[in-house]
Amino acid sequence: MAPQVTVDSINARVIECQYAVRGEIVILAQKLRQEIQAKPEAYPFQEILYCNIGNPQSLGQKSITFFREVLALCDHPAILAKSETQALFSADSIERARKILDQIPGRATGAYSHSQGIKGLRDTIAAAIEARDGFPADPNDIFMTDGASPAVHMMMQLLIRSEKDGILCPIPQYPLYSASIALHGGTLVPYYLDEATGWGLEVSELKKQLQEAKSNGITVRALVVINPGNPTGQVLAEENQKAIVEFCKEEGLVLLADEVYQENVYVPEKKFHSFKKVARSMGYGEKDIHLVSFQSVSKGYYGECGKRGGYMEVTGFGADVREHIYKLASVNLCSNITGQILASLVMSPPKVGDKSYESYIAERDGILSSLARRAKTLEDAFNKLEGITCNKAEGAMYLFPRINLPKKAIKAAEEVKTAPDLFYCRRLLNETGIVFVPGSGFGQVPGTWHFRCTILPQEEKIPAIVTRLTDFHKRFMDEFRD
Ligand SMILES: Cc1ncc(COP(=O)(O)O)c(CN[C@@H]2CONC2=O)c1O
Repeated sequence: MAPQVTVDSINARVIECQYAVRGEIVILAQKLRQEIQAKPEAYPFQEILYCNIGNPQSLGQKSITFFREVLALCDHPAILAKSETQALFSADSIERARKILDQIPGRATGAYSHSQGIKGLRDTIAAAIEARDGFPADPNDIFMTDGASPAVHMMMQLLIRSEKDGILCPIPQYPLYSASIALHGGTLVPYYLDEATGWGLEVSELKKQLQEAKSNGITVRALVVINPGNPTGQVLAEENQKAIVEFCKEEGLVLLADEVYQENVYVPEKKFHSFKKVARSMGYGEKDIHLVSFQSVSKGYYGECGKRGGYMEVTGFGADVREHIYKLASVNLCSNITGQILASLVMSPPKVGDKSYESYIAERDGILSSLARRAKTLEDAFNKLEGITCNKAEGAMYLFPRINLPKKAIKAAEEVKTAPDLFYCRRLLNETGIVFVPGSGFGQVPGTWHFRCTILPQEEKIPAIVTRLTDFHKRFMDEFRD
């Protein structure tokens, strides 16, 4: 029999799905890295500078000591019985590990847990949400997942019945959303963030897109908001959030609040407010709005992407719907226990007076202040380049500069059947080793071109990135200037 599985015979939705963060430009970078290793003398640079993915620890960021001590002790409880442990681990790490192990059936991190996650850890997370927001949180509303990604997939799986169901998504958006909507056979209904107002989210734009979708026979089920924004880095003003909550309530839309960057706010004039807090402060409770809030251990100051931890807080759904969400979670049995423990730790870190508090705060603030400096340095560098404008990164981990490409460059891109921003990023990669993701991978106003750069390379590497980029950009513009 000839091979039966061909591209023509696999699920068309898989073919339609795109995920640029690890797409073409990154695959090229990996090939280039191998070529450099094989023939270093053939290249003007020896190192690929990955600025494509929000993966802090792959670029040298250290993990948080207290979190790792607790994880180590939980994963190998025999250490707790050893006399030397007292000298190697802080007293509060030992105490926290013992408390967590007592919450795990069989005190075994190798066992399956409840499909929503270990109850005691959900108690901790719910208490932390209450302390953060000042409003009650129910541990039974928490579904712990292997990062925020599977939680997003679960909600898309629940809400999308056919291509007639639409999900309102920001443009530019983090392509998990467009990919998940495609995989589940739904329709992405775009709403454009306004670059001129620092990526503002106007409710008038939401209403316009909702009406247009309805006129095309699309039933819009939910609204995705990413706050702080990826790739755009804006932090929503509380008044804006109130208008968004009102819109979702009025239109009966599920509010999918992606808050994985809630700890990443760099500007003093902005503060993170959860959509749960905003909705409750407006007097809207369980019966008024469907709200799902996503959190992850991959971002913040912890950057524990590889540990795959996170949760969604699911509120406002009836018990009958909740049963089906639980059933979806149970199909995957449970999320990994390390990720669950870590999710409870990032939501409930050392407090004032705890033995580890001083060292924890020093690590946390050291990372966040460095991220803020890197964001500013790169933003300033981009704004000095000919034809490039870059909004401030108020939060998150990215900058998303706009590049006004000369017509000659756009023509050259068309001649090689490449999107102009990918053309620029490919030339940048081949000439400098710097990996940006083209704006096409996130969506942008037609006719505008952007690229996304993370603020994650360690501070000592930033000057080299700025120098290589600046020199390249000048050569590129000299070659293609109209
Ligand atoms: C807005 C947003 N939501 C969810 C996720 C998924 O996170 P986890 O599944 O790891 O919890 C990411 C990851 N950020 C991607 C990954 O790195 N760069 C990005 O843009 C994200 O940026």
